[in-house]
Order: sequence, then C-alpha cells, then structure tokens
Amino acid sequence: MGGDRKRRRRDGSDAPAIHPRNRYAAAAPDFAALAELYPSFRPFVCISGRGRASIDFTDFAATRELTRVLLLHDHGVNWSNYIHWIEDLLASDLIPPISSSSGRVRGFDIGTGANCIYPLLGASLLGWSFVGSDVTDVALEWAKKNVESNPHLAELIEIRNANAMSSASDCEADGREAARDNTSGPVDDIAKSKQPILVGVVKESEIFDFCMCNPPFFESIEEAGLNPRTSCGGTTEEMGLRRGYGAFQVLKSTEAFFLASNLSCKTDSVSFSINVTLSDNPNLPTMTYGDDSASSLEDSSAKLERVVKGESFRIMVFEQIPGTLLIKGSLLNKALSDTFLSLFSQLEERLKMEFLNKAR
Ligand SMILES: C[S@@+](CC[C@H](N)C(=O)[O-])C[C@H]1O[C@@H](n2cnc3c(N)ncnc32)[C@H](O)[C@@H]1O
Repeated sequence: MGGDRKRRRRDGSDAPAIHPRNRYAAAAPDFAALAELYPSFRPFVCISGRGRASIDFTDFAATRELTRVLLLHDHGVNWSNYIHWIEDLLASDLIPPISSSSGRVRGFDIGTGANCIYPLLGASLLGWSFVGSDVTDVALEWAKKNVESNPHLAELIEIRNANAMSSASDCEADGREAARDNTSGPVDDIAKSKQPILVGVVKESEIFDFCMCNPPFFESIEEAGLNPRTSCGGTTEEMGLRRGYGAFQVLKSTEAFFLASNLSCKTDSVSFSINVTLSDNPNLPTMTYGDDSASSLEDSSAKLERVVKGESFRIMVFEQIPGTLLIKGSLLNKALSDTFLSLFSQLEERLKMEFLNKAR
C-alpha cells in the first residue's frame, strides 16, 4: 500500500490522497490490536464476515473512542485531557449552565496555534463548536488549513484573527469617541501596544460556555529566553515550515548554518537534533550565505570570543503536527544566554529565508 494510492468515492470522484508521511499511509490502524490493548475501545469493534475488525463510523461514540486511542497509542499524547477537564467543569456546579440557541457547547480558544488542536479535539470528541483566535499569520493560515482538511468539523470551528478584529473595533470606538469629543486626550501607549485578547475579538452579544488558553505567549524570542529553565521555543515553535520540506532538509540547513559560523556540531539524524559547542577561541565565521548576513555573523563572532567551552545548546527539528515543522532550541549552558539568543534568531531568519520564501 503506497502513499500515492487514490480511493474512488461512490460518486466516482477521487477521495483526497493520504499524505505519504501520514503515519497511516502504509497501513491503516489495526482495530483488533487496539481493542486488545484498550478495553474501552473493545465494545466498538466489530468483525466483518471476512474476519476484518472495524468500527461503525456513523457512531459518534465509536469515532470518539477511536480518536482517543489513536492519539494515545500512536502519538503518545493525552491532549484530550484538557478537553475532558473542561467537560467535567461544565458538568459540575462550578459553572452555571448557559443555554445557547443551538443547544451546543461553545468555547473560545485564545491562541489556538497552527495546530488548532483543542477546537479540533473538542469538535471531534464532543461535538462542541469553537472560535479559535490567534495573532500570527502562520498560525492563522495553518489553523484554517487544518480545519478545512477536516470538512466534517469545519462547520463547528471559526478561526479569528485577533489583531484584525480588534483594530476594526478600535476604529469604530475611536470614531465614536471623536464624534463625542474632538479634543483628543492622552493616549495610553501601553494599552495600545498590547495585543488584544478578548476585548474586540469577541463580538457583541456572543455567548461562550467557556474560554480556554494554553500559554505561554512571548512577544519575542528574547522574551522566551528570559526563563533559563525553558527551552527557547516561543514564537519560533510557531514558525511553521511548510510541507514539502522534510525535517532532514531543515536539520541539514541548520547544521550548515552553525558550521558556517565555525561552530562545532554533533548532529544526530535519528533524533533530529544538533548539539552545538562554542569554542573559546573561535575563528572568524566563514561566510557561506549572502553578504547581507555578514554583519550579524560578525557580531556573533565578537560575542563568541567571550564564551566558554562545552556543549552550549541543542537544536531539535520535529514535526508536531503533519505539515508543520518546529525548530526548538534549548540552552545547555546558562552563561551563554546572549550568544544563544543571537545565534538562534539568526538561524530563525536564515531558515525563514530559505524555506518560507521558497514556498511562496
Ligand atoms: C503556546 S501556543 C499554543 C498553541 C495551541 N493552543 C496549543 O496548545 O498547542 C500560543 C499561541 O498563542 C498565540 N497568541 C499570542 N498572543 C495572542 C493573543 N493576544 N491573542 C490570540 N493568540 C495569541 C501565539 O501566536 C501562539 O500561536
């Protein structure tokens, strides 16, 4: 069974081909084996006349349990816990019931991310409807694509650009304000510069049963790096390198970037990670990329002269969800925080230039 296979629908059209890197491209999930392993899934599995184990895909409870065991078994994730905790809260006396006109639970996911994971899970596991907001173009674009590629859930999920919504409502508010009083008062710069979260993003008269959010949100990679116990992911994790570029290509480009800076790299192509060691007496970086990056690499070489020996940081490339590669840097030596942040942001620029520009 190859990844190029195309199934014919009953109406004669081609069903969308399964992506070749989809974990089920070569072999569909083994329902019998899953039933052996997960007793909760067993009642939904039936054996056809030809001895094939399957489930009734029109049964909501069966598809819900299948989603849960596949996420757990094949992806090692219990993402659905978050959704089930909300489910428990809604069923408890802590939150008064809200009767929406549709009778459907409706949630607001602040910062839904490129994966849009919670709206997708909430809609598929429990039939809830969602508004998922975000502020970065890449997250918004991929969240929409992820919703569109699940047409059975698309009706239930709306993706909202928090920036666009709130600037529209700011304009309206400013207009109203100006009409009332055309002597403008002092502007609160801090409030203006903050990104909107709910005000202006939630529409007037909209009602939600709950609002959820999976922080942290960082303004910049520097801010993310302020906590020495966190790996330097933040906005970079949402960089979203597109399909068509494998993790291996990105790993190799990352390695080339560090080698060009005369840094020593230990690349592990099994775990898709690179351990980078800064020398205490580095040579000037050799330029392999365009002249435009010369000054920034020279800056970093000046910084390198002040640094210490030993493995300094680790870069990992991984695919968190199909279609989005994440590049994560972890600082191994706290003393190198400045150098790490500087090199990591140069790497981010480099990879964006190489992979995002090509993909446009
Ligand atoms: C840690 S990620 C969470 C992604 C996803 N919800 C998850 O749990 O995997 C945080 C997300 O919040 C977004 N974000 C940051 N500030 C925001 C704001 N003011 N409103 C909406 N989204 C925001 C970021 O762009 C990022 O996609």
